Amino acid sequence: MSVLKTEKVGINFGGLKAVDSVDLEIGDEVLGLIGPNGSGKTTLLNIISGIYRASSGKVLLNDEDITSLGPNQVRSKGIARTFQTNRLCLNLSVIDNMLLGLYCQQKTKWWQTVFRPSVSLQEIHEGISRCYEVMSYFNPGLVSHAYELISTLPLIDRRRIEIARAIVGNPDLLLLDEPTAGLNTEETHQMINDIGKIRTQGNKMSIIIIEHDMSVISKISNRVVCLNAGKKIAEGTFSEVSQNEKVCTAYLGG
Ligand SMILES: Nc1ncnc2c1ncn2[C@@H]1O[C@H](COP(=O)(O)OP(=O)(O)OP(=O)(O)O)[C@@H](O)[C@H]1O
Repeated sequence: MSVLKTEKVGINFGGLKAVDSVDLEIGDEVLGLIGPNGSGKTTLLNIISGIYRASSGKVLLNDEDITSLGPNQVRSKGIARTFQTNRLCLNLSVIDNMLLGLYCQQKTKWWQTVFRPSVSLQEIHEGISRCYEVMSYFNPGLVSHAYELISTLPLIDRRRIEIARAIVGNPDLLLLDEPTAGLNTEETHQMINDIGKIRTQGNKMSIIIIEHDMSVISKISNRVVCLNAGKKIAEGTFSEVSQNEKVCTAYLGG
């Protein structure tokens, strides 16, 4: 059964069809989303995560139509994401940033926080335990930084924390937008290793990953979809897609 399906989904910005009638289906797997600059990859993730409303087509999560939901509602339904550029709160600690990942699932009402603080504290304690659980399998090195400010940490740890914050709420689908951007070769290797642990040691969430580094895509993805000028031009294993004529032309021009 598919976790996520897009049916002929599209969006226009003025005269530009940034995403043009894209059918996508993802099950229990890691899907690599590739394509040249400006091909519509991030825009497609923005539609799936409710940041942009599709001009046409549908987005279905576990067969439920989520096309018209906003980002918070989509997050509550079970889709979490990271962004190309850092969206962490730099002046908060690692733990505080990770707790934000549980915000959409918070059960305590505001009046309970005021009149029955023990209920609220209990939920915070459970949240902190969950953050430690995720850090421990995703990258145990993060545990020792739990109460440090994000602004004191190197780029690779900030990227790890963004991913850890996205998975702490145990989503059905995780969207990763260029998680290795700005990392050197050794750090990229470490990041591939960490991402690999999400499905082997954590919970079995489906993952869509956008990457320009084809070595990352080939190591992480079970299947690959290539976009060009907003359209899906190829789909298959990494080796099939990387040998596809339309894909080669899209990357090399012509
Ligand atoms: N809010 C917007 N308003 C107008 N045009 C937009 C908007 N968002 C994206 N675009 C345009 O849509 C097209 C697709 O952009 P998108 O960022 O999705 O590409 P991409 O494949 O993710 O590129 P990259 O690999 O460089 O990140 C581009 O031409 C971009 O300029």
